[in-house]
Parts: sequence; structure tokens; C-alpha cells
Amino acid sequence: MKEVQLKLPQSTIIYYEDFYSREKADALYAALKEKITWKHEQVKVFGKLYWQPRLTSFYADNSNTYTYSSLKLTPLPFFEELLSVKNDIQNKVDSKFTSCLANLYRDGKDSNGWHADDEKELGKNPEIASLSLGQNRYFKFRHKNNPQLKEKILLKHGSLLLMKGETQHFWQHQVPKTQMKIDERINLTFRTLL
Ligand SMILES: O=C(O)CCC(=O)C(=O)O
Ligand SMILES: [Fe+2]
Repeated sequence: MKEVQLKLPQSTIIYYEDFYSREKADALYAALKEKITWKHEQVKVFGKLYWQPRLTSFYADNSNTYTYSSLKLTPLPFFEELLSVKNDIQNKVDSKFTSCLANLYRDGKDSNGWHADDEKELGKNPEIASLSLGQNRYFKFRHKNNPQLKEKILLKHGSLLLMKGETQHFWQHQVPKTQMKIDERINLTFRTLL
């Protein structure tokens, strides 16, 4: 399996391009599109409510809630396909996760703005494993203290991106909008919620 570690200071970021074969990724995409309870949620940024520019859903094997941008998520229980993805990822990266935040980017206008996954429920050095299915989308990094330090990678269908160590302390990431006519993308981010 092609495995690339990004050479960014104060980070540990590993990209596994062919985590799943095309056939497996196609089948998973279809099942997850159908079975995930996709919701359109509002978040609060500097006191103002905004519709998130994507659909989301939250799953876990415990009942711990996850709050970001004043949005409090109560988990749904894992179902078969999500659980098997969780197990495949855990075996690959030799870690365990409790929870999964799913994102559906419906087209190029959907996006995920600059942020770090550094909420206190994620613990000191959050480990986040992010599976991409469907449309390829760019994923950008920028250093929090030194914005000239940046990187962009294309997250492909069936790929896995792992962020761990100090990454969330020093780096923000985003999935930018694009003007291109593009298809939908599903992203699953596995995390551990304390
Ligand atoms: O869609 C992605 O690849 C990233 C999603 C993300 O950063 C998040 O949900 O925190
Ligand atoms: Fe994130």
C-alpha cells in the first residue's frame, strides 16, 4: 500500500492512497450514502448561526457527546458497514477509536472551513483517521503561527489520512469550495471522545 508521511514540521500526518480498492470503495460509498442518517445542522460562529455547508452525522460505541461551534452532537449507534470500516482502520493504524463524524459534501459549494480538531473531549493529542469516498477533493493545511507554511493534498476515493501527535496544536485544515462541476464526496473521521 502506498503510504506517504507529509514533511510538515510539528505534525504527524500519513496518507494511505489505496486504503480500499476501487471496488470496495464503490460498494462502501453506496451503502454509507444510503444508511447514514444525513442531517443539515446549524453552528454558531462569533455568536451568529450558520447552516453548515455540508451534511453530517455522528456515530459512537459510547454515549459521549461531541460539541463544536456550539453544536452538541449525541451519537447514533454504529451499524455493520461503519463498524467494519472502523475495524479495518484500527488494524491498519494500530489504534482504537470510539466515534465517527461523517461528512457529505454534496457538490463544489459544500466545504469545511479552516479549523483544528482540538476540542477538549478529544484529549491532549487527538488521533484522527479520515476515510475519503467518492469525488476527489483537495485538503489543505496551514500552520497556526506561520501561515507561509502550508500544504495541499488530493484526497482520493478509498484513501485514508491519519493525523496524530501534535498536529492539531500547530496546524489547521480545510476542504475548500471549488467552482468545478463535481460529484458528491463522503468523508468519515474516526476519533476518540473522552
Ligand atoms: O472532509 C474531510 O476530509 C475533513 C473533515 C474534517 O476535517 C472534520 O470533520 O473535522
Ligand atoms: Fe477536521
